[in-house]
This record gives sequence, C-alpha cells and structure tokens, in this order.
Amino acid sequence: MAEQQRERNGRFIVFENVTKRYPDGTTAVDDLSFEVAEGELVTLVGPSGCGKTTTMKMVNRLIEPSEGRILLDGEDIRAVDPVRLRRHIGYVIQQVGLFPHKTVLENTATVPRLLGWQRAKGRRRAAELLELVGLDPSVYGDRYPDQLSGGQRQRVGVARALAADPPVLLMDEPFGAVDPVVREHLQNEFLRLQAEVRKTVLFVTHDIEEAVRLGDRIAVYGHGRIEQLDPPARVLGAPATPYVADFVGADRGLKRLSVTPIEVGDLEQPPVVRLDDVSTRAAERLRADGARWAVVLDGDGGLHGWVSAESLAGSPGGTVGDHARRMEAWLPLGAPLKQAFSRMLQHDAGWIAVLDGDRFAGVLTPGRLHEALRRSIDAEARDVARADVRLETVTDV
Ligand SMILES: Nc1ncnc2c1ncn2[C@@H]1O[C@H](COP(=O)(O)OP(=O)(O)OP(=O)(O)O)[C@@H](O)[C@H]1O
Repeated sequence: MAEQQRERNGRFIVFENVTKRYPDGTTAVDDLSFEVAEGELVTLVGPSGCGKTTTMKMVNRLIEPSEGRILLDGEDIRAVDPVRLRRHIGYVIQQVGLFPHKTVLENTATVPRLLGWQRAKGRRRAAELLELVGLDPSVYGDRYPDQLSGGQRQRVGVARALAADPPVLLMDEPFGAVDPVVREHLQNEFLRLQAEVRKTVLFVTHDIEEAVRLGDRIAVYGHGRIEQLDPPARVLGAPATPYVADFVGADRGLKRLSVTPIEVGDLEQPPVVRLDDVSTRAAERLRADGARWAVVLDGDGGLHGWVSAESLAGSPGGTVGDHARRMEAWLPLGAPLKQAFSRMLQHDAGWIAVLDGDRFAGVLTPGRLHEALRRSIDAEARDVARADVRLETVTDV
C-alpha cells in the first residue's frame, strides 16, 4: 500500500543516513535512514532522550543534521529557505505556543496571513478548520487562549497547523499535557480528521498506547536509532529485538494473549454496506462518515469482505458487489487475542472481522487489541495485589 502510494505520488519524507551530533559531542541521532509515504502517519516512540524530537526538528530545519540528507517531496530540504519551509510544514507541540494577545481565530489564521493570504480568506479558512477540530468558531473564535481548557488549546494548535493546508504535519507530544480522558478524545478526533485530510505525519510520543492507536507505522527508537519500523500489529506481535519487546511490554503481553478472549466491547464499528447496495449511495455514506472503507455483507448479513471509498468513488456504476473484495481474515467472538494477532500478521491486515455466530459483530484493530490486552494485564496485576493483601492479613493474625 505504502509502496503504491509512493509510486503514485512521490511526495514523502526521506531520511538518508542522517546523523546529528551536538557541539558537546552528544550523538542524538545516529545514521538514520527511513521513509514516510504520502498520507502516512508514522509515530516515533521511545524513552526520553532517544532522539525523537531531534529527528522531527531536522525536518523543518530547526536543527541541522551533521551528516546525511533529508528529502521532502523529492527535494533536498537544504535547498529550501528555512522560513519558507516552515510555512509549508504544520507543527504542533505540547505547549501549543498560541499567541496570548490574539484571539483563537487570529491564532488559527497566523500562517495563511504570513503566506500573504487576504485577511477575509484567512479568517474563513481558520473558521473552517476550527469547525473541523470540533470548536464552533462563533463560540470560540473571539476568545483568547487563556479562556480555553487545555484540550481546547490543543485543538486550536492542530487547527493552526493545518490552516495553510501543508502537506506535512510534525507533531511533538501534542496531547501530552492533557489528562488521559481528554487525551483519548483528542486522539480519536485526530484520527477522524486525519482520515479526511490525509497529511503525511510524523508524531512523537512517549506512550506506546498512543503510538499504536494513531500510527499507520510505528518507529520504535533505541538510542539515536530506530530499532523497528513496522505497522502496529507487527511491532506488538513480532518485536524485532528484545529491546522492542521490552519497550512495548510484549513479553508479558504475549503470555496474556492466549488467555484473553475477544469481547464485544473490544470491537470497532466501521460503516457497513450490502453487496447489492447502489455504489453511488454507498460512496456517499462513506464520505459522510469520513471513512476510507466499509465492511461488505451479503444478502443474509454474512461477511463478504470490504470495499474502499476510493474504488466506489472511482467508478460509480453498478452495485457494491462490483467493487467489493473478499475478506478471509475473520474470527468468532471469544477467540483468543493471540489468534487475532496471528491472523493480522498472516494476512498483513490492519483489522480483523469478528463474527457472533453468523452475524457480523465488528472489527478488531491493532489499537483495540492492544487496549484489550492492557485491560487483561491490569486485571491480572490487580489480582496479584489482592492475593498479596490476603497473605499480609494471614501473617498479622
Ligand atoms: N542542544 C543540545 N545540545 C546537546 N545535547 C542535546 C541538545 N538537544 C538535545 N540533546 C541531547 O540529544 C539527545 C536526544 O534528545 P531529543 O530531545 O531528540 O530526545 P527525545 O527522544 O525527543 O526526548 P524526550 O522524549 O525527553 O523529549 C538527548 O541525550 C539530549 O540530551
């Protein structure tokens, strides 16, 4: 998929043997080579100080590499004026950096203004973007940043980064400063947004859970190097090194996988269409849902496969059946998560359909699978804690 996109569009980020040595001798990034396809979201995850931020800041030339080169859309970024470059790359950081004396609308319209857009056009665009990130511009547009919650400020940060429609988005722990509940909201909203705008994104996080939930691929960093760059299911299910296994908690997780069943609550509900639905109608529904694909059921409600929004929109005639593809990867409810993992790896699939008897129940994604596993591990830890408490009581007596 990534390969095809690359060939078709050619716009992506390429790191070629990039090393960054700081003047004090610290090697923050060591001979790094990797590529990001257009429209792909790669999460950079790893412990503090492993070089994630340095990697990211080299893309918008806030930091210059000591060796190697970085290409953006086929162009060596050293040939591009840094200020011009930055105006074409969205940048979202943890401490959003909104201008306190400017309103939300003015903050959001900053880059369009710098790019010389007319004021009215910039404000129109800013209002659209605020709407898109879930902030009603008529309510929030005239507020100042200190009149917003932390989560709302992060949303403005995302809207501002997207305002000039940059092809590339750099996000450095953008949701790191908000509480876990708001964080999950922001992540889900961001996923919906990304399905619509399909930017090429580098996303730095400490949090493996966030990396799994958001990334098309995850780059797991060791010191200054990427230890593994793979889709989430592969990183979790087939860690490339003991270091990666340890970082993603795979050792413990793999054991729990075989004893944790798939439950209804673990499933996502993608749009569902029928084989005999008119394809234009189905395409409209997918567009309205902001979905890139839908599950296809046959006349009896059994699983047939899936269909992409692209193929429906590309040739509008006929029924869904003319465009649908078979999906072999499915499992019954109650099957162990381990089986889901191995199916995902076997079919190189980003999701697995789950059936309740003959009925389609939903899909399991790597993100959901990881959450289920996490719950199971936490439950196990709580059981152990309770057992400890009982033992202490016995000793006291
Ligand atoms: N200006 C600098 N001078 C010297 N060393 C630096 C400088 N900036 C970063 N470093 C060092 O480079 C290494 C990588 O730093 P970087 O900020 O890229 O890590 P990170 O993975 O983003 O960490 P964190 O998750 O804590 O933000 C660290 O050892 C850091 O101390």
